[in-house]
Amino acid sequence: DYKWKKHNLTYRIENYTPDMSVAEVDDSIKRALQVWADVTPLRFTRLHRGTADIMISFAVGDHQDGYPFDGPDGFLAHAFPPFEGLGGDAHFDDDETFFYRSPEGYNLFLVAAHEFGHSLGLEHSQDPGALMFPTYVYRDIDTFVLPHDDVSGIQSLYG
Ligand SMILES: CC(C)C[C@H](C(=O)NO)C(=O)N[C@@H](CC(=O)O)C(=O)NCc1ccccc1
Ligand SMILES: [Zn+2]
Repeated sequence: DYKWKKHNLTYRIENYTPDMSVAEVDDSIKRALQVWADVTPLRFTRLHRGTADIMISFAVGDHQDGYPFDGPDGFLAHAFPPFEGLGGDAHFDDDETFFYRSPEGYNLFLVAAHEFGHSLGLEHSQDPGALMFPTYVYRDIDTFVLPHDDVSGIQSLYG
């Protein structure tokens, strides 16, 4: 199991998408991390410079990590499991259009919450209701509650 050996983790938002305001991106990321903090002893602190455990960036096409993005649709984002260096980092495909609250397109909060599941060590789930199910499904973010399959998955790592 790849998992973090510490509970206090740092994150840094390295750049922004033109699709949303800075405040909307910051809030989406903060809330996506809080989804996991709510059910584990994990705590997330934001850094504005230097190297954080979870480095968050928007990129298009080949962005030098060996996993190039693929233009609109298809892959939306990827994140690396907890290991040194690239581990934990989450990259979002900026050839997608990300939204803050609208049900169309891809909701950044939902995509980020899924990616941070990977950043913390979770693989994909076969449960179609799980956040860690491989394909994106829109859910009302105002009433979003982490599905049980994801809660048991993360608590088996960090319970
Ligand atoms: C093999 C990986 C790199 C595919 C990649 C992914 O799972 N990233 O976490 C991804 O972008 N998957 C697409 C689906 C696909 O490519 O078929 C996706 O929607 N991922 C984001 C997602 C998935 C479920 C819930 C929320 C967000
Ligand atoms: Zn995934």
